[in-house]
Amino acid sequence: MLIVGLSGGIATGKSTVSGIFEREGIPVIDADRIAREVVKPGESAWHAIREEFGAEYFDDDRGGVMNREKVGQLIFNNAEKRRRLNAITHPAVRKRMLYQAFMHFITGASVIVLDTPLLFEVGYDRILSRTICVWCNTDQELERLIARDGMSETDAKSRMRAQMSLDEKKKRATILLDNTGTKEELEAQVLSLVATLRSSWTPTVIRATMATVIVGIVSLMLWRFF
Ligand SMILES: Nc1ncnc2c1ncn2[C@@H]1O[C@H](COP(=O)(O)OP(=O)(O)OP(=O)(O)O)[C@@H](O)[C@H]1O
Repeated sequence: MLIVGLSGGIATGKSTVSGIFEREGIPVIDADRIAREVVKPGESAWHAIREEFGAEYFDDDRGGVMNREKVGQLIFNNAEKRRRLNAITHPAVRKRMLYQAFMHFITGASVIVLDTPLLFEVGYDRILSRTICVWCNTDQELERLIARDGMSETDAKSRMRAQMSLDEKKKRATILLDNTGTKEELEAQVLSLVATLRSSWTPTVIRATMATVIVGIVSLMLWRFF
């Protein structure tokens, strides 16, 4: 199974691209969605965060839901708290991503997309042979972020500055999707990429290698048994 990493800057179009992949029948593992799931009340990460940060970061009148905005404000200016939060959530997110990837593998998917804003920061690009960076110009990024989230220009700029630079991500990615044009132009690039990925031999080679290894192990066990 070919796992393709998908990343980019804030509001450069990752969700727009992953929506097109899903529509084309390519499964997407969404790290942001998983990160929200692992902190739901009752999950082990939820318990650990509550213990670490205190009950005041949870809305008990809403069933104990974590107040993401309050936690976000705390960790934005506090590197140690951010490190502690990541130490709790990252392993839980990784475990669930691996589980989803495994399920796609056994159900026969030949290509899947791993959509994670921290693809390069965490170093997944070192283990994935194909990585996508969706990019647009800084002015467009700012404009789209403000239009979508309704935040102030100052807040939008500080969120953008807190990320690895888009130029660095573009340098490290193996596939670039140019989102400086219209959404239709972006879609045309994604559709052409889908066709290329589907024609790749990599999943077939991986499956053939695994089948050979499994047949080899089973033969060896039978030979020893008899
Ligand atoms: N080519 C485009 N032209 C105009 N608007 C666009 C274009 N591509 C995406 N957008 C809009 O820009 C905003 C950000 O896009 P999107 O949500 O896909 O980005 P993202 O990278 O997933 O964001 P985040 O980093 O917050 O997860 C959305 O409102 C989307 O509709």
